[in-house]
Amino acid sequence: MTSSLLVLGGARSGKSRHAQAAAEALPGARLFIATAEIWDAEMADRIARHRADRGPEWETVEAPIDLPGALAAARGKTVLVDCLTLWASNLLLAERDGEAAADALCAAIQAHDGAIILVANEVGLGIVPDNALARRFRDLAGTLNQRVAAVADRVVFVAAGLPLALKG
Ligand SMILES: Nc1nc2c(ncn2[C@@H]2O[C@H](COP(=O)(O)OP(=O)(O)OP(=O)(O)O)[C@@H](O)[C@H]2O)c(=O)[nH]1
Repeated sequence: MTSSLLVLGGARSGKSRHAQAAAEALPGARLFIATAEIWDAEMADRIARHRADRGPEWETVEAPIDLPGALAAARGKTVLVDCLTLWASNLLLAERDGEAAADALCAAIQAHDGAIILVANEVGLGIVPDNALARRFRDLAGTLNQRVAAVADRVVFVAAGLPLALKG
């Protein structure tokens, strides 16, 4: 099955759980592509719990920068990408071109020959950040969400664990 789903939501909204359940409802090999890098013990602990929760039938790949490359290498699999917003942050800190990265990601999503589910944070709902880097991050994350939503077959927004269908 070839289909794409973008799952948006705030922190602790239940978006990752929703995305995982959507992937586990599909047959075939499953690949989790994590964009998070492990910085400290709290993060390591959280990630260990996520891995245990996913179970052994999931393969995991970590792609903090080359997400399009990781997708291209995942032919035929059901892929869960968690999450685009951390990827945006990684790109910004590595001084990569966000526009070119968004182009490459959208091309990789459209070329993928299995189901693909992507998780992203909705970060633009609060006050305008008071520093330039945070404003650039907010703008890149929002632009990326719009670009991916435009190519995704379905988009849902998760709040308090409940999905609201935005597209498809
Ligand atoms: N490096 C790495 N990161 C992982 C792995 N599994 C999960 N993650 C990361 O864990 C993060 C999601 O977990 P949380 O931070 O607990 O979720 P949240 O976004 O605050 O809350 P939800 O809205 O419930 O998803 C994502 O950024 C994933 O990339 C893994 O195996 N390796």
